Amino acid sequence: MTWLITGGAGYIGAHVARAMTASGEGAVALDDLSTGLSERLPAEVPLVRGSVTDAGLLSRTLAEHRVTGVIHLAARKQVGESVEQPLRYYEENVHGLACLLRAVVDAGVRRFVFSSSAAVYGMPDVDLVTERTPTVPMNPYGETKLAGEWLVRAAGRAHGLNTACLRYFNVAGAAAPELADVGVFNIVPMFFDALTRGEAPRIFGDDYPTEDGTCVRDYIHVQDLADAHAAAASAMAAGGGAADGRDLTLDVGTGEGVSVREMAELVAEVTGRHEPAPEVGPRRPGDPARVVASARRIREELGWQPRFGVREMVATAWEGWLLRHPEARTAAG
Ligand SMILES: O=c1ccn([C@@H]2O[C@H](COP(=O)(O)OP(=O)(O)O[C@H]3O[C@H](CO)[C@@H](O)[C@H](O)[C@H]3O)[C@@H](O)[C@H]2O)c(=O)[nH]1
Repeated sequence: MTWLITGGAGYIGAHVARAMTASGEGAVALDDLSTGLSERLPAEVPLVRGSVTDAGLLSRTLAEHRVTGVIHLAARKQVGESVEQPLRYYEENVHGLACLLRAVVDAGVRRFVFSSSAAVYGMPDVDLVTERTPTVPMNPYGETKLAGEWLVRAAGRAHGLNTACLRYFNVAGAAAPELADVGVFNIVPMFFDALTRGEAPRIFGDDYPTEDGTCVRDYIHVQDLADAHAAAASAMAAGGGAADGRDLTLDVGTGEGVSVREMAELVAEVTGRHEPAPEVGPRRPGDPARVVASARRIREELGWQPRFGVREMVATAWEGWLLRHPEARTAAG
């Protein structure tokens, strides 16, 4: 099979491209390089530069590369930005998806994997989230992911596509330093950034109803997440190619909750930088206290389980950080 990976030059997309080729599948990446980096792609994965809204480019790419399945990751993903620019988020994440699905249906491609997010759950009121937990997104980013799932499933039912919606929990780490996330939008790179500047990492609130008062998340190594895509793809292929509109909606997490304070301690240990100590500031608006997956269904459906723990996530992310921020090496002693 050959899989088209949209957003394939992105942080997660490039890991998915590697995981797909490692599992023996053919892959081609489509990326507009607005945030992606072409050098992240393995040599055997060709890059088509362009947008999922370019119908001509899509139909040529699907035909020329004899694409038999699509993994759609190309999207905007910053919660705060989505609040400020909702139109842009709906255009890129929902309209972009509709354009891609149109091309996929027209080309007769039968398998579609959609990159969704735990953001579809908003502020879940349960200890462990399952796929049956109510989906109540609380920002435009999460809304576009939920609307995207609806669109994917509806297109699947109407046009006989086999679909999978993978709801990613908090992604961290890197399979290799050069594949690390270059954005400073999430806790691990934000803590690295503070320490590199000699500033205290900020803990956004310690008055949550959790064990140590700080927010708890389910962190998943990007390599494990990428392997989950390969497992979903092979499960879809093993369906015998019977295009029956079947959908697999799965949470991709580990089932382990890690608090912000625990993460701060781990970052200090891994980087060797215990000073300045983290400082507790006010809550960040919109942060749920606890979002942890049960991760039971994905084990049952795909036989997939995470291989890496949170320490490996921080350690591999730090290797990637040092590659791009050599000054941090001295700062960390
Ligand atoms: O400097 C920092 C950065 C973060 N946090 C806290 O760390 C936790 C994790 O924050 P962050 O890494 O920003 O992730 P989330 O806000 O949980 O959101 C991520 O995970 C979601 C899925 O669970 C995705 O939908 C989002 O796109 C993705 O950014 C939160 O409690 C934050 O309040 C701090 O205390 N200090």
